[in-house]
Amino acid sequence: MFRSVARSAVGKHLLRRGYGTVSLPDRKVAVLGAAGGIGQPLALLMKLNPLVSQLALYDIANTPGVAADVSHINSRSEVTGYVGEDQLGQALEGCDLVIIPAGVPRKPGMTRDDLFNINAGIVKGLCSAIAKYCPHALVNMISNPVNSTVPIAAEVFKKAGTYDERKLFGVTTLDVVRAKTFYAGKSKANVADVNVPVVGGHAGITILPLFSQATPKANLPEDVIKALTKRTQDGGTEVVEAKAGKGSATLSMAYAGAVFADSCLKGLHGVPDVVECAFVQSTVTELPFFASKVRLGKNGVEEVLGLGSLSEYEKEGLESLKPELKASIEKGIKFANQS
Ligand SMILES: NC(=O)C1=CN([C@@H]2O[C@H](COP(=O)(O)OP(=O)(O)OC[C@H]3O[C@@H](n4cnc5c(N)ncnc54)[C@H](O)[C@@H]3O)[C@@H](O)[C@H]2O)C=CC1
Ligand SMILES: O=C([O-])CC(=O)C(=O)O
Repeated sequence: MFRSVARSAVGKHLLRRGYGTVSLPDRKVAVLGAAGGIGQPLALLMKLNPLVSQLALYDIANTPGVAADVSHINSRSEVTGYVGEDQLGQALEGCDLVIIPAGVPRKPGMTRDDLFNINAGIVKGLCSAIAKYCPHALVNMISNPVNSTVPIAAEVFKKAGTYDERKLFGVTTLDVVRAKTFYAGKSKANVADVNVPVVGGHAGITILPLFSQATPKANLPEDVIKALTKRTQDGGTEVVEAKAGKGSATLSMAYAGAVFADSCLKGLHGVPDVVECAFVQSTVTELPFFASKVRLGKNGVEEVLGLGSLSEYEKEGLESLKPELKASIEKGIKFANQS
């Protein structure tokens, strides 16, 4: 373990952030896979978050440089880097929130499910350590295929006797980020005012943006809605192809991951009415996990919100996504229980 401390002049509990003096609790956040394409910019963004007091950066290689670099930023948190499995326990001990962008990304021609063979084992190992060292932490799962890695995490936690369904999240915020950007482009709305729920899962047709509920209302024609839906579903592939073998979305994902983590921290802090879409244990459909809007609170998920009214096109999309999502969930559960 190595520690680089660059504390700002900011006091431990008091920060002045333009909106008055607020009292902030101590919160430890870990990023697992912190030296990766997502991990590095995500570490940067979490270092900028005033709700974080300790930032633990873990990877199997290259964490010392990332941690030393990020630690020089004059924001509140103390940054510590951890490298290799021997140091994973120390990275996790006392964590309130663990963010997992560890694992391999896609190359052109691959589906997210093609990552299963490598990433399932990585996620399983990391979640076993979470169960041991910080069983009460919120877990933000970024590693793909999210439709399977979240069920794997749930099974690992169940086996360890630590599972709390309110604390496990598949991060689908990038789908919402994309849907907002693409919708704003077509509707000419100010992107900062746009809201679009995205439900289902996080792969291809399992990503179901609900443009009928998008605000501000724009009354876009059906063919435009269909094109927006397809672009949102294929957003990850668009980036994979543009990067031409050099990985998948990292910067937009780090942004999305930081937005979602910030909402989780706000919920823990007792900020009211924090709502985000996320892939969670659910009874919204007959599937055991499903992405929909969730209200976040002091214990993680406070309420899983329903789907609201859907257009005919969205109803069809919902029925079409269920078999694939069900199979991906079952694949994850089976993997966790057989190995
Ligand atoms: N949920 C979402 O919306 C998105 C998910 N992803 C997924 O995020 C994952 C990471 O993507 P990138 O950062 O681009 O990949 P990357 O290859 O750049 O970084 C992954 C990092 O994980 C580390 N790692 C590997 N095994 C590990 C272990 N056992 N413990 C800790 N760290 C380990 C590697 O050393 C590497 O630094 C991929 O599975 C990708 O598909 C990517 C974009 C969006
Ligand atoms: O497409 C990928 O492989 C990475 C990802 O999940 C996304 O960008 O949504």
